[in-house]
Amino acid sequence: MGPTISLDNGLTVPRLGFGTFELDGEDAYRSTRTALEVGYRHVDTAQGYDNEEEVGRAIADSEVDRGDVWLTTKIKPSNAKPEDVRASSEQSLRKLGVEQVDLILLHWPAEHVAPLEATLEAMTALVDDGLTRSIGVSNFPSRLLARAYELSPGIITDQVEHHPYLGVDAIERVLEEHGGFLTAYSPLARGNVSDDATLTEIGEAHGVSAAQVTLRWMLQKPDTVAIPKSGNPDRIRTNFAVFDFELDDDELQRIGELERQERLIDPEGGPDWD
Ligand SMILES: NC(=O)C1=CN([C@@H]2O[C@H](COP(=O)(O)OP(=O)(O)OC[C@H]3O[C@@H](n4cnc5c(N)ncnc54)[C@H](OP(=O)(O)O)[C@@H]3O)[C@@H](O)[C@H]2O)C=CC1
Ligand SMILES: O=C(O)C(=O)[C@@H](O)[C@H](O)C(=O)CO
Repeated sequence: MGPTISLDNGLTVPRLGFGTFELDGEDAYRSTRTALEVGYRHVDTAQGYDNEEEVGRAIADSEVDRGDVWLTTKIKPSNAKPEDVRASSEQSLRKLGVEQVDLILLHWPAEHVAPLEATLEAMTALVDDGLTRSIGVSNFPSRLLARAYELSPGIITDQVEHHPYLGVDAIERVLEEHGGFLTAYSPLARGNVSDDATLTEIGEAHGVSAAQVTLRWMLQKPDTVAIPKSGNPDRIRTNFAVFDFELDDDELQRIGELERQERLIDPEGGPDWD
């Protein structure tokens, strides 16, 4: 399972999860099975990934108990109206073949679809009714996250893009203030970290890859979860092999200096970032 975050509400979240965006059909099934075999105990999917059935089947067919896997899905922005929050979450559970997930996120801000207050209220009811153990948001800039916390103190995380080239300090501050944690998506900058001379050089000193250095750096940050994706069995395995080396202060500083506010995921009509 690797390191975890223990929350005040009693939940324990594995800090290295498996991302499944762009894993379709049998690829999603096979890759999720591999991830569970090599030790991941946290899987991230979404209504929009169209792979909930395969991810759920992979968990059910694996040797791992459902109760030992942290399972996250995300509500599509188009399902942000209260009645759609409920209906689409029920559909997600059916597709995943589970009675409850661990975390449901609102995938993107969706105030063009429904007021934030109404969406969050409907999501909180999902916890009250046992469909999910917790709720959170995704792609919320710091000011919107602060407003979301005013409306719904039960939020446990904001899942946002974060890697060595993109810092998210303002979001981290809001999360810290409210006892939440950051979930870093695209932690490998969609594979770009592999071409990085600094990360490669640091990796050589430890006998690991630039991707492993990046994931180790994430784990040495406070209260950060990372969810790298791979469809390649070797990379699925090596991305999880990051618990038996440690970066020193000088290496951490060199990685910190790579920050250049480079955002890879910025769809048209997306949020105004910090
Ligand atoms: N909430 C949101 O809006 C978003 C959430 N996410 C979540 O975060 C997850 C991860 O983000 P994602 O955008 O997929 O990007 P990642 O940073 O995880 O990178 C994935 C890419 O890197 C490649 N890769 C994986 N491991 C290695 C390695 N060791 N060396 C070199 N290349 C590697 C993969 O290729 P290959 O498969 O061939 O290994 C793939 O092309 C998603 O799968 C999804 O679950 C992502 C984007 C937005
Ligand atoms: O992976 C996700 O969760 C996303 O939201 C992506 O679809 C993201 O929006 C993207 O890749 C846009 O190009």
